[in-house]
Amino acid sequence: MNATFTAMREFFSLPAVEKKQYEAKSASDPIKCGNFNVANTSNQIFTLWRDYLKLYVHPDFHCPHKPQLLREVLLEYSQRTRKMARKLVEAVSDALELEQDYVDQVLKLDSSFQMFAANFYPPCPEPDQAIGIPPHTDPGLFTFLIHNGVAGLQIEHNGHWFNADSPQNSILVNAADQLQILSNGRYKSVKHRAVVNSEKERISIVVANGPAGEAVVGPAAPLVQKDGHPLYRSMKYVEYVESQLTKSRVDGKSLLEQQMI
Ligand SMILES: O=C(O)CCC(=O)C(=O)O
Ligand SMILES: [Fe+2]
Repeated sequence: MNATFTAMREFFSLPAVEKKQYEAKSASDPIKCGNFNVANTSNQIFTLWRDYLKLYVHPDFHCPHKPQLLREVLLEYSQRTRKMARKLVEAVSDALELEQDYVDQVLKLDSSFQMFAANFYPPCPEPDQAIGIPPHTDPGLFTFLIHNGVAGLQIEHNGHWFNADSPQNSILVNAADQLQILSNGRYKSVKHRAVVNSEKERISIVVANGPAGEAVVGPAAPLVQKDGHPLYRSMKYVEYVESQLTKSRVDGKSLLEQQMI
């Protein structure tokens, strides 16, 4: 984890011209970085205070050439987190009383789509006027989040925002959209946001562990049988990710809400 932070810090301190080559050109670029100033999530406009780097790291591994140690560090970090995600999926299948390899096969986990994101939030002179990341849920099954010891993540529960100050050197696991869909609503995708502060820079590193891009994700058939009906529409995961990146809200509804039947 430390090596990952070091590599990311180095990346964010590269001269702007070096980073410019990775600037987002389209939502589905496998490597993209940028800094948003304003985001419009249909009914609210936010001033964003964040630099980010987003990479697709599995099944194909993409990574900037610089800094030099980034490639090696990220390969290891993504491999290890993928293993962890798979263990969690096994535990979930067990808890949902699904056949042992049901989820693995339906979601084609050998070619799971994994995204790596690093967020860099510099100190903000007016933290009340800006936000790091506006409220959202993540795509995928499980998101793993680590940070550099500076608080900022908040989680929504019953309409209130709570600080989620996970200890440094620990991995915070959030349930994500496809887990909610697959479990026919038994697991809830966690709504969260990141706030900024005026004193310290914050770095968070996020890995979104998903099904395969080609997997069609809907509520698991045995659960639908139990419940009598599916609560969500099925959709190819790659299409879900791309729609979330481009046009995530329609009539103020998140993509997950739009999938509800
Ligand atoms: O910086 C954080 O704590 C949250 C980041 C996040 O939610 C994301 O990258 O999806
Ligand atoms: Fe997130």
